[in-house]
Amino acid sequence: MFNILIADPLSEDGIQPLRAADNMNIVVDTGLKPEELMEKIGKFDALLVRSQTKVTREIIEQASNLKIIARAGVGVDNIDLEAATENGIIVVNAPNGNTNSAAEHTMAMIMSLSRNIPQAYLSLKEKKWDRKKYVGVEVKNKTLGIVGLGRIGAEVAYRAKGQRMNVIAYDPFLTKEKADNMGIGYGTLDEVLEAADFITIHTPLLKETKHMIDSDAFGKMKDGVQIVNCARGGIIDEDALYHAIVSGKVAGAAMDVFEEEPFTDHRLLELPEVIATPHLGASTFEAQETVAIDVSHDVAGFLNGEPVKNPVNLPSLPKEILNTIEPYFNLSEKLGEFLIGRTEDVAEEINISYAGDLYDVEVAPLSRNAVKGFLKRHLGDHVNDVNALYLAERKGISIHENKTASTKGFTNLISVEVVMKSGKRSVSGTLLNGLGARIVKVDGYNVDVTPKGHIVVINHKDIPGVIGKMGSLLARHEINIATMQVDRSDIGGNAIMMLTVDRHLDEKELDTLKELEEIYEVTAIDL
Ligand SMILES: NC(=O)c1ccc[n+]([C@@H]2O[C@H](COP(=O)([O-])OP(=O)(O)OC[C@H]3O[C@@H](n4cnc5c(N)ncnc54)[C@H](O)[C@@H]3O)[C@@H](O)[C@H]2O)c1
Ligand SMILES: O=C(O)CC[C@@H](O)C(=O)O
Repeated sequence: MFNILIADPLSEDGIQPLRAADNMNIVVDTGLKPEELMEKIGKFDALLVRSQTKVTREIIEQASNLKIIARAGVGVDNIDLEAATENGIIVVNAPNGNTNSAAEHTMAMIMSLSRNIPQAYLSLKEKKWDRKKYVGVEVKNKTLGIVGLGRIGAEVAYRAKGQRMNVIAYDPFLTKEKADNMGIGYGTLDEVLEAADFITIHTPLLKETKHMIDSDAFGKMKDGVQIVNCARGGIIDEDALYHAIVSGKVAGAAMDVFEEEPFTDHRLLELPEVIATPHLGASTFEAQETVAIDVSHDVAGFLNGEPVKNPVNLPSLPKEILNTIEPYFNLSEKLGEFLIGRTEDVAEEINISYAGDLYDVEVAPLSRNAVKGFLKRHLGDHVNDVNALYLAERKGISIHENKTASTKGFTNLISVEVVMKSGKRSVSGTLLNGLGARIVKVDGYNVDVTPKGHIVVINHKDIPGVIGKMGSLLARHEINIATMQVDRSDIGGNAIMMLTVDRHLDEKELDTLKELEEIYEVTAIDL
């Protein structure tokens, strides 16, 4: 018998696949405090949650029998994925089941904002018949800016078009062709922020998206803009939002998600311009049934030895494959991570080549790892070895792998190239015997850098004095250079400088480097 713990309220109809299996003992015990869950978790083989239960490292480390954690929904930010993976526990989610509900909730928020429906309702409940105060605006012919055009963002776009809104979106994987096919406009983040009358956010909460909508972003928006967040708390900086409303810049905000949940006692809730729901985006009978069915199938199947449909992480690989390729895992992922940092346009193709010792090795897991490294900056931690290629395909990126026995001067070499409309970028790395991983080529230039920490790549003209100017500028910002590499195409031609520095460089510091006339391009990459 397998012991299954359902720790958040799930649809009873949705868990029928689990009840139908004859080897599952199901315990529904919701609202447990962390210490209670920690005490009980030891005897369970599977844990099913929504967003309330925080599955922390402390809990996972007490879960000596746990084999699978299922998240009945999309966001897995309430689960410590690293701890689950380290402990060989697979995490699954239900990425598609609540898309419609979240998109419908977003539209309800937009309509409520535009017509002041919650405020007018509250006033009427207080027995006031105020028809002047709650005059709204039509959404027809207004511009809706969508930040994050994934599953939910795209559904919102289609619905907004039905309301005759003009839609413009930004997503790092959105191409002009795709936007044209959907009948919407596309632009950079700034262009979307500048053009929109209403803005709705549909990205995951990642390092990249945390406080993406801050005071700078509000400054770029139209006066009187209205903003909706049904994605994740923390993408909008709540303090910045408060000030933007009080200053009159933002006319209204609709929030379903918050930096700290439950969110019941916050100055934003005091503002009449703010309407809010308690994380209800996925709370429909249909969505709850579908997500519960999806995760129940995965849990029952997995415990009975079948593959899962929606893995978020992946426990260990078979030992024989692992032993040969494990040393290259980190390198391949770092090459992908490095490359996305230099990919300034939409990626269309990724080519991964292996040379030397890697010629007769099973390299598919390394390619998945490289693609994972490339995608995770924008797609977050739910990209893993299993779904990386699928997600790349969904984003319209084709992946090619090739091998050559020739050593190309290194006993082993992994090269990753990205092809964009505007050109190509590439990076190669090797494992040096006894010295660990090295990046040895960037766009064909020879370098020698450990793929770790803060790297600054500078494309510049090969003339005397550039290195000195760069050193002085960094010193002015109190940035210590740890290592420096330079290579060039020919004397006086194009050159590359690779620095490792002791801390992250922010946008303003990068801009001061870009101001030097000998510099063509500067990118800072944190690995
Ligand atoms: N309120 C709710 O109850 C509820 C319900 C479901 C989902 N969600 C949340 O909604 C969000 C979207 O879910 P989804 O299923 O559409 O996810 P998705 O993965 O299909 O789409 C997310 C999109 O965001 C894009 N993105 C990543 N970084 C970006 C950036 N810096 N700028 C612009 N776009 C960026 C990605 O490329 C991707 O296309 C998630 O945060 C999810 O957790 C909330
Ligand atoms: O479980 C819920 O109701 C929230 C789900 C939602 O935030 C998600 O990310 O899927």
